[in-house]
Amino acid sequence: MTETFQFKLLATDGRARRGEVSMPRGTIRTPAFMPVGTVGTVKAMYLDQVRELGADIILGNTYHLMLRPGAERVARLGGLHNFIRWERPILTDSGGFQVMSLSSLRKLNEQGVTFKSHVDGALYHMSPERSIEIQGLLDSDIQMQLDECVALPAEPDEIERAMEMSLRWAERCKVAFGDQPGKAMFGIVQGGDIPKLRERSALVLRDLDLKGYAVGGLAVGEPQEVMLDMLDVTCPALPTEKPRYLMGVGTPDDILKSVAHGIDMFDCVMPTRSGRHGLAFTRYGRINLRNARHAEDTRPLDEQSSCPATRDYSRAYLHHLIRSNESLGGMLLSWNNLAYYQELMAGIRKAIEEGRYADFMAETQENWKRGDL
Ligand SMILES: Nc1nc2c(CCNCC3CCCCC3)c3[nH]c(NCCc4ccccc4)nc3cc2c(=O)[nH]1
Repeated sequence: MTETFQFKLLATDGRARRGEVSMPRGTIRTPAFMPVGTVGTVKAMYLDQVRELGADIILGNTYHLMLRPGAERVARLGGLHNFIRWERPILTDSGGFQVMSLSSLRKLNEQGVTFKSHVDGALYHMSPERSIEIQGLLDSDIQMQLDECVALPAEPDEIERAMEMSLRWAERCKVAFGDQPGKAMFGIVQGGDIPKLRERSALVLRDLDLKGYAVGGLAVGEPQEVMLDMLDVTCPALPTEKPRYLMGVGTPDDILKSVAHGIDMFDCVMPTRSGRHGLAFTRYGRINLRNARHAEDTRPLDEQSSCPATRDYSRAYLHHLIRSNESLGGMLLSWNNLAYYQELMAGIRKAIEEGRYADFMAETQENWKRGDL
């Protein structure tokens, strides 16, 4: 806990880093997985549970909250932490990525993005300055610049246009953010799957001397090895003494490999969203509880787990709940999946501390192959 935002590197193992982000609202142990608290709650989870599982920080949802209940209303109600009763750090995305994927996008130009709300069809304009203002009204601890993320594959000149505009928006967001001790604004590296654009984006953002850096424009349809190749180019161009956040990533395998490529922070809807659809992540790989073969399997997902959802409920019952579309099914599998992700992160952190990350990776991937027993 500190009055300012500080990142400390505690250990490294190859390019894997074990660190700690200290902020007034709490300390974040890295590598960290940040559960997504969509519209003020991690879907189907109580935030006390999310904390008990080991989460030091969660994501808020700028796009949803600005549409409903509205950023000014959240501010009048005392900010997002009071609203959702989470007193530790919250990271908010700038909203640009979700505008692209959720709303009937009207237009995107130098001034920002104009879109129709998917809630009530009203028109909104979000400039870099307004995005930072909204994240400030939410009292967010780590705020992301507004950026333009291009889905892959894409034309090189399209990727370059979006990357250069995102750099100009980074500068505007830095000015709008000003000096807020104890809070941070992260820049977002763009550049698609083009190494020289990635390098330029990282180097220009580095000169802005921001508190942390996200790697964006990935996990947008490219193969995993392209994503990892872009990390090979981007991470070395970023300052070692600042945290690196790979946006929207990912599966346990993505996370394991991205840590080895120098990433410190992750967020993904995967564990909660796929949990609601019946997919369980376990130490031995994925298990799709919708599958009929679980209908009479009395074993729990993993009897050695400390998580009640994983240890105490039979696969038969989970199968029944998911097939019956009972909300308890999604709750238990979201719980299991978040527990597994946090257990994986704890294992990653320990392995780096002990200088045995390569072995940890190999044995973890070996166990996943045992798969759906
Ligand atoms: N600014 C910005 N955000 C990005 C995001 C959103 C990160 N999660 C925000 C979070 C806020 C709260 C609500 C939820 C989202 C990404 N997500 C992905 N892939 C997801 C790939 C994926 C994985 C599993 C399921 C669906 C999609 N690539 C991303 C790239 C960018 C980017 O360049 N710029």
